[in-house]
Amino acid sequence: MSVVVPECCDDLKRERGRCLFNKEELTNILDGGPKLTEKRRRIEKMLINTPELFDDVSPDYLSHEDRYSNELRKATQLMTTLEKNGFTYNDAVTTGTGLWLLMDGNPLSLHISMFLDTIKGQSNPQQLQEWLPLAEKFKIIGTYAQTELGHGTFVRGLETTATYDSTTKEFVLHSPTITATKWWPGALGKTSNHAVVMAQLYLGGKCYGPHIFMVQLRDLETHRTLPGIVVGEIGPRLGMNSNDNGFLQFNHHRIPLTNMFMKHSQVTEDGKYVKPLHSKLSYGTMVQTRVGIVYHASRELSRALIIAIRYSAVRHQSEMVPGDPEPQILDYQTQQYKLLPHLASFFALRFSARALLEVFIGTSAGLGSGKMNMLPELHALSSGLKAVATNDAVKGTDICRLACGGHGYLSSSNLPRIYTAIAAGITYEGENTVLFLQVARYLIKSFRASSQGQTLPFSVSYLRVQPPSSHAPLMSDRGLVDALGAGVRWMVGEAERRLQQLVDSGHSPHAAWNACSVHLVQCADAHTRYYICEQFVDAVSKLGETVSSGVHEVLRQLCRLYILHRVIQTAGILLRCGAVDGKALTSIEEEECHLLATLRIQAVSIVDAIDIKDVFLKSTLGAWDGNVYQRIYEEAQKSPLNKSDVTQGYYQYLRPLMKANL
Ligand SMILES: CCCCC/C=C\C/C=C\C/C=C\C/C=C\CCCC(=O)SCCNC(=O)CCNC(=O)[C@H](O)C(C)(C)COP(=O)(O)OP(=O)(O)OC[C@H]1O[C@@H](n2cnc3c(N)ncnc32)[C@H](O)[C@@H]1OP(=O)(O)O
Ligand SMILES: Cc1cc2nc3c(=O)[nH]c(=O)nc-3n(C[C@H](O)[C@H](O)[C@H](O)COP(=O)(O)OP(=O)(O)OC[C@H]3O[C@@H](n4cnc5c(N)ncnc54)[C@H](O)[C@@H]3O)c2cc1C
Repeated sequence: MSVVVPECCDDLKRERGRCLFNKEELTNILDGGPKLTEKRRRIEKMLINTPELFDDVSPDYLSHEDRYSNELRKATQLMTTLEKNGFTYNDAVTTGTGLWLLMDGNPLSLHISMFLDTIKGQSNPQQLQEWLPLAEKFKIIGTYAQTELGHGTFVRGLETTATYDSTTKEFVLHSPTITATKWWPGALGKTSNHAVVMAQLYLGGKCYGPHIFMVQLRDLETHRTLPGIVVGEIGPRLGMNSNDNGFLQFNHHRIPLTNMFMKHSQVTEDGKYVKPLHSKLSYGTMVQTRVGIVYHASRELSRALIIAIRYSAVRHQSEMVPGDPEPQILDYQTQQYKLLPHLASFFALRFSARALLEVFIGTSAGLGSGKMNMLPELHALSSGLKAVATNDAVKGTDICRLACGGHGYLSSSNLPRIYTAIAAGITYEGENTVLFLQVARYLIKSFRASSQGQTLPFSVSYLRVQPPSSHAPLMSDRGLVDALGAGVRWMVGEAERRLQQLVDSGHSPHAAWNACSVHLVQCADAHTRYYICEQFVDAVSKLGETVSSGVHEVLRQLCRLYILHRVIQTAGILLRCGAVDGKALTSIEEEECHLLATLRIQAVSIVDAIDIKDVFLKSTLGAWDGNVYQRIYEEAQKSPLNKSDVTQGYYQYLRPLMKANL
């Protein structure tokens, strides 16, 4: 399939004619440099030239089973195409391209992410040597099986047991209750023949907590389930129904001692336990995936924004001035207010994802040499950013759908599928409220440590009792970010005060925590957003030295919008702590409206620069040419109901009803 860039409609031509910046330069910034843009485009070209990767029929028209098979067909084709052309699976993930072809629930996604990452991050050298080549070459196919019917969040509460039998040097895996059934893991139902399984380790009758085990589930020749194992698919879900999310039960199933992942903790042949350097090292795959999800959420949000912003430039509705031609709906301030702050969010998340990745790489390098001290900060940052990124992507994607009116509700807009896929991100890999509470725990600990004069890690250093000696004027970007920081400091101080007050009046610390948890979640959210603002301002000011003035101006405007919007959202707190006054807020609101109108002028060009091709957008509303109505009409013709003029349903039900004497 070759891509011919079509002529675009007059509306979009006019929009593009107003572009005052170098789009390619902005594309390079978003990709992380010109080399990465070039690499992404090479991958895209290769994928576009592989027709087997594209659907002939929308998954919506397929049966549950055909939908799964079709996605599996494309997933396997994707992997072989990448391999043959010298790319890795990771290349397709990090560029988003592979995901976009398969975001109806790619049944190999857990294999190439959490299964491989667990092998890489949790194996001892022998295990790595044995399992990695097999998994990389798809000789074994696996998933990450942790969540159970009874417990997802509370990992310490998992019920699956792995009991060591020193006489045979084996672990006996068992699901003692119905609630111990593994439930949810992607690709567990029918695709995987292996799984990394989280189970409670028992040695000599004593429980040592959750540990990870490599478990073969199916025969490698026949693909039949092995004895002692029950496995199946869990049925339809809100979205991603081409995946085979599964269930799994063990009935005293035996695996060799060497199948416990032993990089961090070990069990000796005679059943002795060797402790890890940090008790949460076995949660490493989850942390790594949270980092990936921040990127993933920003990418999905960007697809929705491209669709909604292009559509808003093509769609004309009503009269702004009586008797005048119908304006583009993007000219309505309310439409700009719906979309443009989310466009700013996308950029903010992209820069923050990059900063988080650096922290992840730094921390991982430290772990390699036994340094554990950065782990709590990485856990807090990755938890907070995963939660904010998915919350905002879900909200933003839905706003994009609403901003497209009725047509946004069409499957062919692709907005419903983007929404249902990313909506799961709020829940999977740590439910967002729960992750925020982890961040809050870190904030309160840090606040208390700082009150005792201890130095704080970089991401929370602004919490120290003495305000930072920033002299930036309030209305500058830095000044407003400092005001937001003062707001968080006040909120955390207030949370700490309330916790202490409850404890002083006789509540247990745990009861006090629960009684303050609504406020604590707000603290965590505000802290993470403060961090995002900081990263955005830093990134834009650093780029200022290297980019052309047109691109710098656009980035500056987006950053400004993000900050102004955040200040308005936090107005109540900022007024209460005295960081801003009513007069400042009024001028911030006015400036936001002004900025919306400014950004509107180049909005289409900005989303063009995100550079996602039509074949990856998969949207009747968002295509490059803006030929919206023709595309919607053509898609409707593909409905199976349109194959015949009169359907079977007419003869079976409607006609008898019409003929009945009611
Ligand atoms: C082609 C696609 C591939 C793409 C991959 C890349 C990106 C993804 C992209 C797309 C996704 C597409 C497809 C994939 C689809 C789905 C994947 C989803 C897979 C899953 O969905 S897979 C299951 C995940 N399931 C969870 O996510 C469980 C959540 N639940 C927990 O994670 C914990 O259970 C928690 C956090 C609730 C703790 O609960 P807790 O507090 O009761 O625990 P505990 O008492 O043990 O903690 C005592 C001390 O440890 C600290 N601590 C805890 N965790 C730490 C850590 N990780 N590192 C360092 N410290 C940590 C605490 O902060 C505390 O610290 P302190 O005492 O100092 O305050
Ligand atoms: C599409 C999808 C794919 C998934 N893929 C996988 C996979 O591949 N492998 C895997 O192992 N799992 C997977 N999961 C499971 C997922 O990780 C869990 O659903 C998730 O961790 C949440 O756990 P839970 O379902 O037990 O929710 P619960 O913890 O029961 O949450 C229910 C409610 O209780 C609240 N709550 C729970 N604990 C607390 C607390 N301590 N404080 C305050 N509130 C609390 C939550 O905020 C939430 O509102 C997947 C889930 C989905 C939806």
